[in-house]
Amino acid sequence: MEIRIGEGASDEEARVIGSALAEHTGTAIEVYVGDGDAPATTADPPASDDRSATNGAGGSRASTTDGPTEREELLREEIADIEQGGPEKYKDRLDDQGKLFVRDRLDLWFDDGFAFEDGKFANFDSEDQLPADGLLTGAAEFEGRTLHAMANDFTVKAGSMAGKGVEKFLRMQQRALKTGKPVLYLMDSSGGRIDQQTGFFANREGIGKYYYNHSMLSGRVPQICVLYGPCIAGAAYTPVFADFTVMVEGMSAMAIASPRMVEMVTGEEIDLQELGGAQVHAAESGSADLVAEDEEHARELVAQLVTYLPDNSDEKPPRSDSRPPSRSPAGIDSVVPERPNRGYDMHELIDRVADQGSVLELREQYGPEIVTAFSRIDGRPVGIVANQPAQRAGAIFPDAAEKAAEFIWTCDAYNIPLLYLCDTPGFMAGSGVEKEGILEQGKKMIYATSSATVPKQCVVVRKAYGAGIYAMSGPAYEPESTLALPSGEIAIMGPEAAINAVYRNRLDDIEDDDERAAREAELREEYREDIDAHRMASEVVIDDIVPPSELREELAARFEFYEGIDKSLPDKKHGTIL
Ligand SMILES: CCC(=O)SCCNC(=O)CCNC(=O)[C@H](O)C(C)(C)COP(=O)(O)OP(=O)(O)OC[C@H]1O[C@@H](n2cnc3c(N)ncnc32)[C@H](O)[C@@H]1OP(=O)(O)O
Repeated sequence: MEIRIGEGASDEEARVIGSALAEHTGTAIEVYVGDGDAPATTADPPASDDRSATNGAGGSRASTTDGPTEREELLREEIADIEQGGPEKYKDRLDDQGKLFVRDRLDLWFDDGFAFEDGKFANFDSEDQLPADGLLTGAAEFEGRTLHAMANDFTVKAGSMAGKGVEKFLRMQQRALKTGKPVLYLMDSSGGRIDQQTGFFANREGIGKYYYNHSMLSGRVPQICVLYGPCIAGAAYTPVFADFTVMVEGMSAMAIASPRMVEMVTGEEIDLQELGGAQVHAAESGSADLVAEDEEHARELVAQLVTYLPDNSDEKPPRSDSRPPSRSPAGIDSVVPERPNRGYDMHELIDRVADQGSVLELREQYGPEIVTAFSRIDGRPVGIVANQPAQRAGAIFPDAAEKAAEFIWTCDAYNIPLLYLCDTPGFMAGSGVEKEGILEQGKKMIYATSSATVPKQCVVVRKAYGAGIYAMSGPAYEPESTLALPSGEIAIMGPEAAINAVYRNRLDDIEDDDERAAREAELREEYREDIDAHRMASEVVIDDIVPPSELREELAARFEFYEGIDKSLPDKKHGTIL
């Protein structure tokens, strides 16, 4: 390198400047003075052995090497120790139970563990031998997305959570609020650490803050929870606060209290699976959205789940390539029976409308008379709410109404448009469902439908009786369209019930049985003419009657057209319905 210094500089000054620059830059320097043609001096960089001399500021310079220093090697050993987790005997127990050690689980999820980890050295200085405080947090790449993730280490005091672990969990949640990225919770925890409760149980920044943060994140970023073992007490709320919960059959369990505690309090002797295993929460409490066969299957389910979800509530859900449905749309009309009371499986219709392989049903066993499923139509994620005539004749029971309300609410939060496929005799009637709160739960479904601002399409597949048409986003619920198949009917109630309600006395006055039956049939037929799709279209109650084989194309076009539509709600703090 050449440099030129001012006229009048002495050779000694040129030499000092040259050698300082040569040492600093590591290259040879030719120093010219004034306009001179020949260099006044040439300075070579010091040989690498000499470079520990002094730097420009007079301080000492560390010797450099391309290999790891002792200091780094020591750090790596410390990290390797921490990554061993808790005592070997607990790892052997995991093996016996067919469960993965937490860091092997992270490798399964993210190829090579976290992209980066926070708080790995938690408890490093403590005598307690509780590596990372039994709770791992970090950031990860998953299926082409980046997200926050945590995982309990069951080898450390049964994954119980105390001071440092709680702090790590809270930090991760708070960071997710800033980054707007989804959060994945891989839970395997006996709850709060009972023998170290000071400092995390009731503090402002203690375990109670988890659920405050879950509430703040709810509807902002998707929260997905997978359960790998017991999740007791304080640990059991994370799965229920999450938007989506996956349980592994025979392995996961969640309960507000452990079997030991239950026995102490109530005298009931029960094992963990019976108390809160996957079947309990999938079929009876409704807290599990998906049930996996094993750890790998749980990952596969979440991999599918994220394909429908945006990173946060400001973003659109990701669009995929369009795929033809798995079954021909030409068969739709033949799926729907002529007689309104005949059962059929609504999945047969969904498979003819949705892109092949795109349907993921949530809470399948709970309230099965309504199907709630993510799917794609022409590559666009869509949430399907469909009555299921194969279950309880498609009548809406309280548990199904509550399930549908939460699904609609979740789709709306994450900008996923809604498709309602309506074939219901309405909400179930009777003393049993009154006691179970049919009005309360039905209200929630109607409220969720009313306040969802994503594009909504309602298709009256066959019957839409009673308040069923309200819950299923009928014309009064501001859907972008209400369509019907030719088999569709909309009525205040079904023909049998209506004729029974209005004509019972007059029919009873007819003494001849045949004559009475014929008159009753005639009245029903007249009634049905008044409620059928053509009458509804003629009165412009509905927007159109669609040839069944064109339903998929029609829906694709309508969802495309209404994408991003602005449907603001009245200005208020929030509704009072929960
Ligand atoms: C916020 C409020 C809360 O969350 S209060 C916490 C309520 N949680 C509980 O009552 C659960 C207590 N634990 C249990 O019932 C069992 O450990 C469960 C979770 C069923 C697991 O049983 P199992 O797989 O047989 O493990 P284990 O009992 O042998 O435990 C292994 C070691 O971990 C310890 N441990 C367990 N739970 C906690 C806990 N919550 N706090 C502190 N330590 C816990 C056990 O004492 C046991 O330790 P060690 O092997 O005896 O040294």
